Amino acid sequence: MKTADNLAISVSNVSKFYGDRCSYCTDPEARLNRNMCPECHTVFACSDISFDLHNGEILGIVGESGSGKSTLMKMLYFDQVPSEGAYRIAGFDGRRTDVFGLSSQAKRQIRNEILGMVYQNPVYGLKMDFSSMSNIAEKLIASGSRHVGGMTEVGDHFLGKVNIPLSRKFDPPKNFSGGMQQRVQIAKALSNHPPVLLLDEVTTGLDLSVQADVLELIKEIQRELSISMIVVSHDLAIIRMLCDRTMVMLDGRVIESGITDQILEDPQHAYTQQLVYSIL
Ligand SMILES: Nc1ncnc2c1ncn2[C@@H]1O[C@H](COP(=O)(O)OP(=O)(O)OP(=O)(O)O)[C@@H](O)[C@H]1O
Repeated sequence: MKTADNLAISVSNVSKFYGDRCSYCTDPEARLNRNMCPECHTVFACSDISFDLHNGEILGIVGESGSGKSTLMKMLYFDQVPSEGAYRIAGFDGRRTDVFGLSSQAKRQIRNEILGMVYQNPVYGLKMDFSSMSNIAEKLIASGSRHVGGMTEVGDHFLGKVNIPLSRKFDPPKNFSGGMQQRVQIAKALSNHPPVLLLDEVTTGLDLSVQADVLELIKEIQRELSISMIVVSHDLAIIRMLCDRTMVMLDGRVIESGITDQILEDPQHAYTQQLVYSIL
C-alpha cells in the first residue's frame, strides 16, 4: 500500500531557471514561449515540480529533448542547485529536513550513502582509466568501507551481477563496449546498496539488443533488491517496460502523471497522446 510512511523521497515545488526573471514572468499566469520568458529571456528549465517516490517503486519521467528531465535529475543528485523548492529523503532524518539546504559535506554524504546515479554518458559516472574494480572501490571508500578484502568481495559480487566477466575486472572501462561501460556504471552505483537509484537515459545510444540487456538487468535488480528508482527517458517504450508510475514533462512542467498503464490507455494531454500513438 502507498502511504506517506513508505515514501523514499518527496519533492515539492522545485524549479530551476536560468536568468534574472522580470515582472512579467514572475506572474504565475504569464504565457511563456515554451520554457522561455518572451520579455527577459529567462529559461525555465524546470517549473514547480512536485512528486513522491515510494519504497520499491520505479517512477518514469518521460519527455522530449529540452523538457527539463536531466535538469531535474541533476538537482536530485546535487549536481545542480535548484532555484526554488524542497527535497526530502527518508534515509536522511526521516524526511524532516529539506536536503537542498544542507552543507555540501552533508550532500556528499547523502550521495555516498543513500543515492546511486547512472548517467547517460558513462564518462560522468566512471573513471575511464581506473579498473572496474577500482571504480567500485572508490565508491565503497567514499561510503566508509576500509577493508580491502570486503571491497573485493562486493566488487566481484556486483560485477558478476551485471555480467562483467571477472577475468576483466582489472580492465579500465575505456577498453569496454558502451553496453559494458553502462553495466559497470550500474554495478558501481549499486555497490553501496543505495535505497534510491537515479537512471538518466541509460540506454540512449546503445544498440537495440544491448539496450534490451541493460533494461532486463535493471528490471532484475529492482525485483531482487527492491530499490526505489527514477528512470528518465525520452522513449515511452522504455518507460512502459520498466515503470510503475510515470510523469510526462513538457517545457519544464509536469503535464500529466499517474499509473503507467493508465497513461498508456487513456492519455489526457495532447502531447502524451502523440507520444502514446507513436509507440502503438
Ligand atoms: N546552463 C543553462 N543555461 C540556459 N539554459 C539551460 C542551461 N542548461 C539547460 N538549459 C535549458 O533548460 C532546458 C531543459 O534542459 P534539459 O537538459 O534538462 O532537458 P532534457 O529534457 O533533459 O533534454 P535532453 O534529453 O536533450 O538532455 C532546455 O531548454 C535547456 O536549453
